[in-house]
Amino acid sequence: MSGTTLRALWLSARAQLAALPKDEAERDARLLIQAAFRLTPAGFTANLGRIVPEGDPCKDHLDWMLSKRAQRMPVSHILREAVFWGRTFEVTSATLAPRGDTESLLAEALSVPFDTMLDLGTGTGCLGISLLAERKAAQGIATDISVEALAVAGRNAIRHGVEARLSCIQSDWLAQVTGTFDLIVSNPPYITEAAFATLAPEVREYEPKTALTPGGDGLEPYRILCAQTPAYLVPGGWLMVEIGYDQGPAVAALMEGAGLQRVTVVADLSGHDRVVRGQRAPLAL
Ligand SMILES: C[S@@+](CC[C@H](N)C(=O)[O-])C[C@H]1O[C@@H](n2cnc3c(N)ncnc32)[C@H](O)[C@@H]1O
Repeated sequence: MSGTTLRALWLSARAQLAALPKDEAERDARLLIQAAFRLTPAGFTANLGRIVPEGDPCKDHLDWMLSKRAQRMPVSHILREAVFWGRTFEVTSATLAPRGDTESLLAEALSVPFDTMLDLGTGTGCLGISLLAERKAAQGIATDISVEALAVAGRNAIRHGVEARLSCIQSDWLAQVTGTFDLIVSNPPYITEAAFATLAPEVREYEPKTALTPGGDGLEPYRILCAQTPAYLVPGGWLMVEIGYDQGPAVAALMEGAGLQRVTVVADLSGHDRVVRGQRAPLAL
């Protein structure tokens, strides 16, 4: 039987991705082989000597995935999934792939008590779903302007068993939202129009522009959220948003201007400003 080894396929895959930065080519070649042959990371190493027969459908699948990656499609869009806070979320061309950076916002949100939460601009639902998965008694609403993204969030809610506690509604920010919440989170589009043009092809060409940039100075969603969300917070409730590394002072000023208290800019693990949080004044006793 003719064939090749998995090790030879791996070397060939790295060569096919040679136009990518070297560390990305090595990482992604391995990830795609693991996905094509359904191997765990440990299984990958253990199977390097395995013979892959000519015509193996897993090899055909790998070839397809490598051709997409060589065209700069991100791995999350090829695999149609990405991991966020230890859970796997479906990703499509209608959604931003969940980012490790956004785990900083989730960590901040999990540091306050809440029974009700609102996730504005939910995308895959990674924030709202993770919040409800971590707080079994909580319930909430996830919104997006994109119905296609909401469909993905709905499927992810089922996948993670929170669908009975999460309502997914189409809304232009708060336009269709009613009620008050202990916690409001949002990772809105915040990249400036100028910076959008400089993004890597993986992001600029494959992820939805409406998920990445609101145009202009990138701050318009924060102006809307800071002006409107205080009326949707219970006394003592928190608004927490993800920001770009240089937007902390501007977003903090917007929160303070909207009357929120204890406004703080929080850095991520790399030391970059990543989250701004502010609290509606608690009821006076
Ligand atoms: C940066 S993505 C964040 C997605 C997800 N929350 C996450 O953290 O991965 C921004 C999301 O906001 C949504 N969005 C953009 N404009 C919106 C608007 N006017 N009203 C509601 N959602 C909006 C986009 O469709 C996108 O899903």
